[in-house]
Amino acid sequence: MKPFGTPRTTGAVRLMLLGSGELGKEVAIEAQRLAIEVIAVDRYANAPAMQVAHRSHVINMLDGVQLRALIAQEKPDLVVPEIEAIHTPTLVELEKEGLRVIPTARAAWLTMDREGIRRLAAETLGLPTSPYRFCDTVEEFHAAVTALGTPCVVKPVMSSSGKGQSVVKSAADAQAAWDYAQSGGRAGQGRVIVEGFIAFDYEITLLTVRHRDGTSFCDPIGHLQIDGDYRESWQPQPMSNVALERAQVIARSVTENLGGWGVFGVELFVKGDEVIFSEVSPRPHDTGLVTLISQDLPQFSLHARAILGLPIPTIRQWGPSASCAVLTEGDGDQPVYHGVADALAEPDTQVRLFGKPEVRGKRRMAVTLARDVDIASARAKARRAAAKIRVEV
Ligand SMILES: Nc1ncnc2c1ncn2[C@@H]1O[C@H](COP(=O)(O)OP(=O)(O)OP(=O)(O)O)[C@@H](O)[C@H]1O
Ligand SMILES: NCC(=O)N[C@@H]1O[C@H](COP(=O)([O-])[O-])[C@@H](O)[C@H]1O
Ligand SMILES: [Mg+2]
Repeated sequence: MKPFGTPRTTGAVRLMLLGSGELGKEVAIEAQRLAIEVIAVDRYANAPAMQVAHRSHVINMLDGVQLRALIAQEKPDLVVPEIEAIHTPTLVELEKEGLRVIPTARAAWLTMDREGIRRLAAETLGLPTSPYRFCDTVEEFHAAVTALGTPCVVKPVMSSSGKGQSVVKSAADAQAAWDYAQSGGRAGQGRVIVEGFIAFDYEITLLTVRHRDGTSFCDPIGHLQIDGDYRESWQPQPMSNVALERAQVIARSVTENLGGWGVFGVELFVKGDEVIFSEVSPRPHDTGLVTLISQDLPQFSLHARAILGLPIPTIRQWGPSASCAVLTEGDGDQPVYHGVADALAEPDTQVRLFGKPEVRGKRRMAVTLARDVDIASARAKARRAAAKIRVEV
């Protein structure tokens, strides 16, 4: 990496975020602290990371022509994908022409589509996963539900935060799950994955950092998901030594294959000592928001350090910590946050208000963070704080 220049001068190190939500906002803040010039891109104006960037652009990132034109115009030193819904084949081409994509264009390409990463993990790397089938038509879909049995989980191949995802509890739910997957994905209609349901004891995100000096693991993060979307996370999740070791072996295997530098959120299901790979984000993870209070170097600082080729000699965990997502539902612009003072009344509590400019339906708008003597108390404190915040739309 060239020496860090001054933003808005020719010597600046320029970082382009593709996706500018709450996770990108924290990455942008970390980059700003290192005098990196930050260019935030998303499909809508005034996205969270745009509010803390040097410049921003609104484009359709699923359009390869628009994406190529913007990268040619801005000439970033680093392109940092923040969401899945990007025209990643264009990133693969541009990487061949010398562009640096974080962690690699292939990682962004394989993980934008559930099929790419699932086939790599299960078929190439031989990692344990749920049984699965991919389907393009409603006939294939009904055959897959019959073959895998119920309950099973249906997801558009291109979606995140549970969009378009549902659990088929009995054959009677199948048609509704298909219809929801067709309307709820981030990139319109199309292919779905049907997965056998894993009755896990708990699930974790193992934040794995690939950096210039090797691979580091954060303490495991436990989390609670509702409708496929994260609601609470906590760290450290207690695990047996055997399960933790297996989790690290799986995380190392998949991140080594994807390559490059940066933070990866490796999602795993745990049942006894058995560990099952679910998916991986080649970027900071929503459940990793807890690290804003639980670690000296939160996942966002780790990502910034790793991608800029800086050392990560140690990661300190501060003890039982939790996060709780603040969701709102409605239809409106200029959301207003009430109750923030009440939310911060207890010691060892923090909030992040994302500043998203509009709400259409359900949207995550903020997160509360808490530390306490044990995980149960930290979770309860984060939930109490979240309950104090009301987002008016
Ligand atoms: N096969 C499965 N068996 C049991 N639970 C599952 C299965 N697949 C998904 N889930 C549950 O749904 C959650 C969301 O699934 P997944 O991570 O695949 O969706 P996503 O849309 O990619 O979410 P995100 O973008 O937030 O990671 C999981 O964390 C888990 O709680
Ligand atoms: N599970 C992935 C995830 O949490 N991604 C985060 O949510 C944003 C989209 O939010 P939006 O849907 O409210 O625009 C993304 O930009 C990213 O920060
Ligand atoms: Mg997930």
